[in-house]
Amino acid sequence: MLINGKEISKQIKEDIKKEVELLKEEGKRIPCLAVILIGEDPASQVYVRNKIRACEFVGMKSMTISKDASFTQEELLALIDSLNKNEEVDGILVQLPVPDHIDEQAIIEAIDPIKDVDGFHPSNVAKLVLNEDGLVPCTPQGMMCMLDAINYDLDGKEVVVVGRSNIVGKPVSLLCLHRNATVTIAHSHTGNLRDVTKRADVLIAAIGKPKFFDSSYVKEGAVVLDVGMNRDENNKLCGDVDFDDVVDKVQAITPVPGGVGPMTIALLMSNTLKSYKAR
Ligand SMILES: Nc1nc(=O)c2c([nH]1)NC[C@@H]1CN(c3ccc(C(=O)N[C@@H](CCC(=O)O)C(=O)O)cc3)C=[N+]21
Ligand SMILES: [Mg+2]
Repeated sequence: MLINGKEISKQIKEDIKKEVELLKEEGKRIPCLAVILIGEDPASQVYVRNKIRACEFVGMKSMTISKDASFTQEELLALIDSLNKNEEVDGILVQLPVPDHIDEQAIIEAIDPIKDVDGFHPSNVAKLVLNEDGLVPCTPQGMMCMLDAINYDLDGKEVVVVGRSNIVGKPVSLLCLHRNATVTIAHSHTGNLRDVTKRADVLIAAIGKPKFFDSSYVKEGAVVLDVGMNRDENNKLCGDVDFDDVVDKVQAITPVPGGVGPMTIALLMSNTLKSYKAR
C-alpha cells in the first residue's frame, strides 16, 4: 500500500482552509506566517515557495523575507526581534540551513516560542519531551498523521528511527514513544544496522542518503516512512529508501516525492493556526 502524502496533506489543508474561512466570515484577523530565507540555495527556494503556496491555498497571509548570504547574525536577530513584536505575525520560520557565519541555535532560541511554528525552540522541545502541549516539529507530526491515515496503531510496536537530528529523528522518536511504541534510534555509529532495522515494524528513514535502504534492511510486512529528500544518479528526486526494491515486501510505504514532504507543509499550516489561536 502506498501512503499518499499528497492526498492526506490536501485533506489537512482543506480542513484548515475551512477554519480560516470561518475566521474571515466572523471578521477576525487572518493568521500570518513569516518565512525568512537567507542566501540562494535552489532547494530552499523551492521549499519556501511551496510553503507560501500552501498559505495561499488555506487563505492565510504570508510574508517572505529574502536576504542575501552576507546578511549578518546581528541583522537576523534584529529582524526576528521585530517579527516577535509584530502583532500581525503568528508564525516565524527561518529556513534552514543558514549560512555558516550564522549560529543556527542562537537563531532558533531568538524566536518567541509561541511563534515557533517549526517547534525547534528549547522550550517547545522540553514540552515535547514532557508530552505537554506545545508546538511540535512539522515533519514528525506529518508522519504521525500518515500512520493515522492508514489506521496504524503504534502501541507495542517496534519502531526503528534511523537518523538522530533535532528536526526529525529525535522528535519523531518521542512521538512514537508517547504512543507506546518500543523505539530504537539508530545512526551513523550504529553497528549491524541491518540487524537493527530488520526488527522494525515501522522503519523511519531519515539519514539523507539516496536509496540507502534496500529490501535487505526491511522486515516483511513492515511500514516504511521515508524522510529522505535526495537526488539520485539521474538527478531525480528520491528518498533514503530504494522504493522499487522494497515496495513488494512491505505493508505500506511513503513515496518520494509526494510522501512526507507535502505533509511537512500541511503541518506547518496547522502549527501556524495553532500559534494564532494561542495568541
Ligand atoms: N526551518 C525549517 N523548517 C523546515 O521544515 C525545513 C527547513 N527549515 N529546511 C529544509 C527542510 C526540508 N523541508 C521540506 C519541506 C517540503 C518538501 C516538499 O514539499 N517536498 C516535495 C517535493 C519538492 C521538490 O519538488 O523538490 C515532495 O516531497 O513531494 C521538502 C522538504 C522543510 N524543511
Ligand atoms: Mg541524522
